[in-house]
Amino acid sequence: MTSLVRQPAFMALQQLKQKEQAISLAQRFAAESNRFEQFSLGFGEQLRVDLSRQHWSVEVRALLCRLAHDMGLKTAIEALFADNRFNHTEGRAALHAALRMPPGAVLEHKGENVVPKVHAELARIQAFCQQVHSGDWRGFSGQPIRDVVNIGIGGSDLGPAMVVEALVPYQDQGLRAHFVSNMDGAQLGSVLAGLNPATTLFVISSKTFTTDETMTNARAARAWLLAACGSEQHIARHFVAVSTNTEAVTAFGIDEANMFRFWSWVGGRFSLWSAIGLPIALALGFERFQQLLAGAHAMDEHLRHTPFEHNIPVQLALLSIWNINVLGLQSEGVFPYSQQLKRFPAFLQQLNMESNGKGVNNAGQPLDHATGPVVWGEVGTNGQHAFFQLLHQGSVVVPAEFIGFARSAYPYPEHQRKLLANMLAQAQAMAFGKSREQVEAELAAEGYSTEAIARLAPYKVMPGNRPCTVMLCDELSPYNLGALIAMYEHKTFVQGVLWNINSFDQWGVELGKKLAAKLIDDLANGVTDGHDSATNGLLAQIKHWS
Ligand SMILES: O=P(O)(O)OC[C@H]1O[C@](O)(CO)[C@@H](O)[C@@H]1O
Repeated sequence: MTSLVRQPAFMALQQLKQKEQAISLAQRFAAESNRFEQFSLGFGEQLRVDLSRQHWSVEVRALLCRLAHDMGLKTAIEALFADNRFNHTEGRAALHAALRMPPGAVLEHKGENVVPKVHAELARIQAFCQQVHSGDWRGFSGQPIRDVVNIGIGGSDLGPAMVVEALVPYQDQGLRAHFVSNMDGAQLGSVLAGLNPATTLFVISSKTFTTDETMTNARAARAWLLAACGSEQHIARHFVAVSTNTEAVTAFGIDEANMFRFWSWVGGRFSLWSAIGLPIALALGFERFQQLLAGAHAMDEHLRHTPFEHNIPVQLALLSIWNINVLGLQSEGVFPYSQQLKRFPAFLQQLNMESNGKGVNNAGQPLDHATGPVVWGEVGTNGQHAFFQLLHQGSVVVPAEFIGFARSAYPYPEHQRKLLANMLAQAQAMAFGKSREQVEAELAAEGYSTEAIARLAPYKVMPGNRPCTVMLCDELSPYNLGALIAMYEHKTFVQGVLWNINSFDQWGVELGKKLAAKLIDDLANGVTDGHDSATNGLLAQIKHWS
């Protein structure tokens, strides 16, 4: 596959760069009265994505779509819904779309339709939820379960944790969900401190069931439970596992009957739709989990059947390619104007940065272009009072994505109006700023002297012309959230296709794990040599202070 940067459409885009940059967003809006209609995309009656405040034109968009065609995107999208070898460095397929397909659908992997397997596991999850919700599933003292603690990390934590928090208003099953991921015992300790062992269920979530953070936390949780119940025989009522590794699950002491399965063709960061979503189904009810899956499936269909020009994930990915590879903007800020989406930026960081933070192409050759951007963010309006200063006047231009919801589940109409107004205002300020003339006129109207105006004006000018996208949903429902997450999954996938990289492996995280294993031994044995001098020095300092 010829590199993106050597494609004729890409070269044509580079030729356009100067011309496009010379036109400000304000000028574009002045010249194009239908710019919003031209550059905003709809997904059913639920979602509108406004891409009008980006530094692009119809000509740029057409070239980006041509680039996508030339890079084989159509074929790659079809392959996402069929047996594929996208994750060739791990010898695995990427079939997460099968997890949200309806019962009658077919997706064959190695000659077997995987959809019935998916639904068989969903049925087990449903039955388990029913037992827990009805109170039939009881702990060692005969009491029903009240708290569920998911122990997992990365893809076995971020997705479920984000969804459960995002859908708090739907948590009506009488269960409280908690998430423990960190190797820092402070997290496990603070969660356990508020719990009653007799009414607590642990879900040990790990695709591999070897991840050190998860196993360390799981062993500590097991000891905590055992100290309270006094007998191994009660463990089965308090521990279930979600994994692909039956052997390791049973070796840990969890009965196979209490294990929920998923498969090697589900990447960790794409796994919340599988049994990894068990805490979601427990906290929100199985039907809400199904609605989440339905929303994601609808976005799958949108990706598959919508022409590139109107295809939301495709357009988001192409726009990021334009921003990153042509305009040189290597960071993306995500700002949900929803407290419920507090964990969404962290979820997107794993999804996009673990997928697309790559340095070699699918042939193992060093890349001759940039790949994944630095993804970061915070909920609005909090971010406004922290780092938005840099977005508006700093020397780094960060394309921003604002996510908002027309309706709130909470009975505070004034808050909701002000929240949305702030989101719209930030997008306006980023795109259109405030000119020197406007600043001077304002200061004059406030009675400042000519000298003071000249002195203060430069500080108050807002350059504007900074790109941003607004995603507006009607409400934060399970269905819409499913669609929104799948939209970002597909954006990530499409970027990877155009960059010709493997978005489904993560070899870059391995070295640190190996080095840590040696250092864990050294810390246990008080060893302070055998490493580089900085590490040796720090080991000695730790020994001194421990
Ligand atoms: O589910 P597991 O196997 O415990 O892995 C957790 C996470 O660790 C990673 O492998 C990275 O270390 C992620 O890709 C994954 O989501």
